[in-house]
Amino acid sequence: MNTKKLQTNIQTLRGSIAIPGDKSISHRSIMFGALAEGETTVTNFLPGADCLSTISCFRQLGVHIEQDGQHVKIEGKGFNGLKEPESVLDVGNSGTTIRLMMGILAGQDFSAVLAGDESIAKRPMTRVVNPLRQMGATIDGRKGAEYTPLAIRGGKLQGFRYELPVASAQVKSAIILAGLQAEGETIIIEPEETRDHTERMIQEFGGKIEKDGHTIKVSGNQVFKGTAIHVPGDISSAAFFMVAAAITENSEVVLKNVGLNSTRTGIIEVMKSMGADITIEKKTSEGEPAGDITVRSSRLKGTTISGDLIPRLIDEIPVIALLATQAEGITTIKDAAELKVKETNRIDTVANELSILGADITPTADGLIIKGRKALNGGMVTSHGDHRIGMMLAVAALITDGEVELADPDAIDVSYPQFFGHLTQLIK
Ligand SMILES: O=C(O)C1=C[C@@H](OP(=O)(O)O)[C@@H](O)[C@H](O)C1
Ligand SMILES: C=C(OP(=O)(O)O)C(=O)O
Repeated sequence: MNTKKLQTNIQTLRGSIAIPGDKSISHRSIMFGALAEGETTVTNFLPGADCLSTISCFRQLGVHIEQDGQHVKIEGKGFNGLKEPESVLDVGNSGTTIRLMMGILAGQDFSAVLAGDESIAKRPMTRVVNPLRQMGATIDGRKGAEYTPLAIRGGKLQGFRYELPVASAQVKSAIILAGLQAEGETIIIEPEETRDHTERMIQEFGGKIEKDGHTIKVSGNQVFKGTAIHVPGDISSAAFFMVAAAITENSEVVLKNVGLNSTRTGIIEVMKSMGADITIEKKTSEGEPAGDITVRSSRLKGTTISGDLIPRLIDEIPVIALLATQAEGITTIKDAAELKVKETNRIDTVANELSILGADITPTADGLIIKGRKALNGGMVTSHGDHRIGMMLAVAALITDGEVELADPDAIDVSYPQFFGHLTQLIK
């Protein structure tokens, strides 16, 4: 396996980075572009491996897509223009791709098989399969369709009312995408608010969706019109440099054009409550809100992270755990059992890898307990094939006393291919 010697013993980070496009919004721009009629152009698209998997799935469904780095042009086919794929749709490492594709394929009158890598094969799918079956789709797979490969035969769907058992934007979005192809109205109730990029994008494509508190209503038989989408920077990617600036000395980092949708900004609230020096300059824009985030070296204290905050920072928890190792006192993260079903079991991988570097961190059934402040040491660590674990460890290495070698650093390409280049650019 490939390994990489990480840059360690770094005093200071300074400078400014244009954060690459948001992964969640990039996936959705391709999906809605394909389902709309006419041309859609996407700028600041994230050319990470996950979003490229979404593009290749739609090409297999007969959609013409031109992609050149961050620019994408999609010739939309409408809901009725997709064709049966000739081979297995490969979602790679991407949970968002497989779960949202299921919602789309549920309404299509043909058969398709979806599969991905080893990590995808371990992630739960009945959370999407069950509601789609209730709507009328036929789905089969290993262990009652809990695991890939999944075979789906779409058909006539019926709108329904569904209370989500887990707070998941992927499950919500899959049902919305099926609801857009169903007879009548689909009503979805979320236990907690999750990222609302699907809902916003429906409106950008000229469609209708209603939201009242945690209740979402959507009807079938809508026609979407191709449009121009500009993807803001991904706050989940910015998070690594926010933490890096806070835990190093004499640092000041400006992260440009970062998405500030309030369903995603939990990390800003948590860092501020821990005492981090953060300033936000909002930019007025149509569509998704965005702005520049400046973070400086900070004196930090522990905190508790739980409840409805969790879905608003779920992917940032690995790097927040690192931040907590540098905060005075105890940080408790709870209500975050969803971490166990990400690319890896992130409760275990975060606790194991940070322990190797000398952190005082204990995994619990639904989170982590971290005691700070603890100086970190060098060691041999691994991403476990999980991009967010790899980037968190590269940020941890900045403050270790001793060498850190990271196994499987290439996993980072899933969401942030320019990560190491940007890190090197900031190191002074
Ligand atoms: O809808 C999305 O784009 C995502 C939703 C979240 O997953 P869940 O829906 O499983 O919580 C998140 O962890 C993932 O990175 C992206
Ligand atoms: C969980 C993630 O993505 P996905 O579910 O799309 O694989 C992530 O990016 O951290």
